[in-house]
Amino acid sequence: MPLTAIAYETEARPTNGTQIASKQPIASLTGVTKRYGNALALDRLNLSLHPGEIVALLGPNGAGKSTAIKLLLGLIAPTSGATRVFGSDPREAATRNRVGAMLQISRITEMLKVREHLDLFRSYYPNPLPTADILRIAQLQGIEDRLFGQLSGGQRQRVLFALALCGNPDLIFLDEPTVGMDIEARRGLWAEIRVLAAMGKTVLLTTHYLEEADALADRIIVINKGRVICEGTPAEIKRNSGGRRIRCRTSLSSELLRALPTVTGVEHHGEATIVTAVNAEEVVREMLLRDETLSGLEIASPALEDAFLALTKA
Ligand SMILES: Nc1ncnc2c1ncn2[C@@H]1O[C@H](COP(=O)(O)OP(=O)(O)OP(=O)(O)O)[C@@H](O)[C@H]1O
Repeated sequence: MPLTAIAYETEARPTNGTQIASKQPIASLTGVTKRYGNALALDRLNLSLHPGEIVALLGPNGAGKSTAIKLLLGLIAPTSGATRVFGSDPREAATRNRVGAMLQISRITEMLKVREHLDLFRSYYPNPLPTADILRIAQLQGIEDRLFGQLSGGQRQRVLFALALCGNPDLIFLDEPTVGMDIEARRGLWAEIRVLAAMGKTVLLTTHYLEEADALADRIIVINKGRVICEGTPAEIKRNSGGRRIRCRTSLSSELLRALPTVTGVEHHGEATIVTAVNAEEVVREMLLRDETLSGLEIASPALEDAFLALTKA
């Protein structure tokens, strides 16, 4: 069966965070180590996915993201540790019928029309999603009778996305789904992924676009060198990675600013001083008490990109 032809029948589920937290995971890696020869790809990794959530797996090149997805798809076996999907081994046929995947390595023939590809993939499953629904969710109306080989890069990505939905899966893996797409096409696919979540499906996506994780994910798992280094909502990840930035003009010395509670960094850019602090409000209060001339005050949350770089630079 092609890699993308893995899927399942669904029922609506809540996406509320509290309800997610109280549910049993539907997929998990527990203490999983994966070695390729001497290369350690995953190092005692723990990861779990709960019903109805969109989870983004972030990490630099070689962090182990694709390896984690391949393990959850049952395409490779762990060196040690446990992999469970819907309570079973991911290689079992019944489990594979409940999962859909869009992988970087997906290849399909250029000589079939979009509709023919969908018909073929739908035929692999006992309860496929109706073709009209797939065309609507993946925004393929109008190009369903074109040959795959005649489509643009962005349209091809949407067809591969559509193929992952054919079996009406409850759990969907998207490995770099928007790679190579321009920002408008990327935003289009984000909207389509949100439709899936609204239908109650669980989505695990890997991405290098931090904006994508920020825009889409209920939860982000950052991995580096095969280990989870941080996990939380996009807001939590930004908050926990060194705090917010205070930009102002001040006569206070760097030494004094560094000594204020929760300050994690002080930089100077021309006339501006940038103070990074976990508790920005407290630091601003202290600064105003000490410097009557303080002006040009701005407080900003760090971009996810800053948080990511801070977390993975070690
Ligand atoms: N088939 C393989 N044989 C040998 N080493 C491998 C194999 N697949 C992956 N690796 C190694 O395992 C580590 C994790 O690779 P993996 O592809 O899971 O990372 P990734 O986070 O998906 O990276 P990228 O963002 O570049 O796609 C890397 O060091 C990689 O070189």
